[in-house]
Amino acid sequence: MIEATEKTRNGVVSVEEAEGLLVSRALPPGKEVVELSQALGRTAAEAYVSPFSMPPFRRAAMDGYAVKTIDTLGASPEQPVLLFVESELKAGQSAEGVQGFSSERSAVRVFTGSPVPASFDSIIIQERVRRVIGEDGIGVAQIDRPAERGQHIAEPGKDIPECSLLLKQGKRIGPKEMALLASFGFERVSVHTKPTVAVLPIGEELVLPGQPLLPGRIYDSNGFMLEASLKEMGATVRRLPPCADREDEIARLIDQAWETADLVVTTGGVSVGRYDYAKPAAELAGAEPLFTKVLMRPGTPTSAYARGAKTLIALSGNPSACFAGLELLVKPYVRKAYGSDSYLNEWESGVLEEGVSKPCPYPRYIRSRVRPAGGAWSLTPLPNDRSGNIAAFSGAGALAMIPAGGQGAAAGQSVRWLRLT
Ligand SMILES: Nc1nc2c(c(=O)[nH]1)N[C@H]1C(S)=C(S)[C@@H](COP(=O)(O)OP(=O)(O)OC[C@H]3O[C@@H](n4cnc5c(N)ncnc54)[C@H](O)[C@@H]3O)O[C@H]1N2
Ligand code: MOO
Repeated sequence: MIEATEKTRNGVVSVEEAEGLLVSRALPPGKEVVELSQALGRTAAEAYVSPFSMPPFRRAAMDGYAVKTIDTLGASPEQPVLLFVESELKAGQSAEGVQGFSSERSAVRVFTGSPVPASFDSIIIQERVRRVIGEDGIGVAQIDRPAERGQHIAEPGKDIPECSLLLKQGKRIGPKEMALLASFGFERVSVHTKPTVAVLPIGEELVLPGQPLLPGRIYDSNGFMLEASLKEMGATVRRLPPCADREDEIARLIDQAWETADLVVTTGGVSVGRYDYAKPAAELAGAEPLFTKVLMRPGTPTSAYARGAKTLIALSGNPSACFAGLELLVKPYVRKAYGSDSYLNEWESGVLEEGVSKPCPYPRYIRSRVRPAGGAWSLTPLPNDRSGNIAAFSGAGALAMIPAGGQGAAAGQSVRWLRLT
């Protein structure tokens, strides 16, 4: 199964090793064809190339008059040039078959988006043209200065030439990508299938919103956070109701969840207490450990198990540890399973604006504000960022990594950080 390194032999891995082990287990996604409007948030299952040039025809970029520059040479307020405006081309009309270009000094009334007939090589905006006679722009136009060749004309392919790469395979389709595909008339899009993930909160103390909060109970927040985050990524998520601390019941639920989901994410019950059953339940469900401890804080007890092609990630119940596990380990797996071309976490570097004084036996991941300052990223750790606390969730734009081995980090120290979306 997994290739044992010195560290993984006893189940202990670094965050990077855990990330690598998990993404290596994400199954290659399938393909399906969906209507363009349904493709939002999905991953392109094939590369898309422009089937024609954009714009597809010579197009006016301003409202005005299409002219031949040669006719306007020497035009000045003292010696204006008069052009016969015999035709009009609206946006949506075809330039073919437009009559009235026989005159030596002729112009065509055009509008933004109108086609421009081949014999005209410049547009003079209407604000610069005085109509001498005629209604609705048709008649004679007085030009007071020479036109510049090519001005306000978008040539075919000027924006996107034919056969240009529009989308790489694996690119997430957002509103900008939708615009690109729609511009070329793609009615249906081939996208990768969505991974299905089951979320199982574990803990006797957990109740759902709507249920009374009896003494000693708390509402399940991790289940909702995991569900929301994974749905936002595009996965199909089944959040199960909180499960009591019973090994056989947890094992049964994991086994059942694997019938429809390749990945099960549990939260809670993963530590060393008497009622922490996530790990033994995974083994009871027939799974083998991938790792049982990650060198990270919070979230040290985070574990992962495998049964055939099925994977279980057991996150800590402490909300901030659950959050760190989600960002650092669950998301890369889901991105890969979703067919994304960039699934590993992308770390940036920045400078701590304030120091952190917490012992760091392992790398510590702290929620921080991030802002650009003097050409670099500046990170301000949020106050009250303890493992069991949720206060620092809102407002955190980054997860900053304080390296292991010290008592924290000083203001001004450079650190790696991960953008939170
Ligand atoms: N003797 C030791 N105790 C603990 C150790 C240790 O090494 N030795 N490790 C600590 C660390 S580090 C962590 S992290 C936690 C991990 O505990 P679990 O993952 O087993 O989580 P629980 O005990 O089930 O819950 C912890 C905490 O979080 C609350 N919780 C649980 N689920 C949810 C949820 N779905 N929504 C909101 N809050 C939840 C739970 O009520 C607890 O307060 O263990 C330390 N202990
Ligand atoms: O490492 Mo525990 O993960 O929250 O403090």
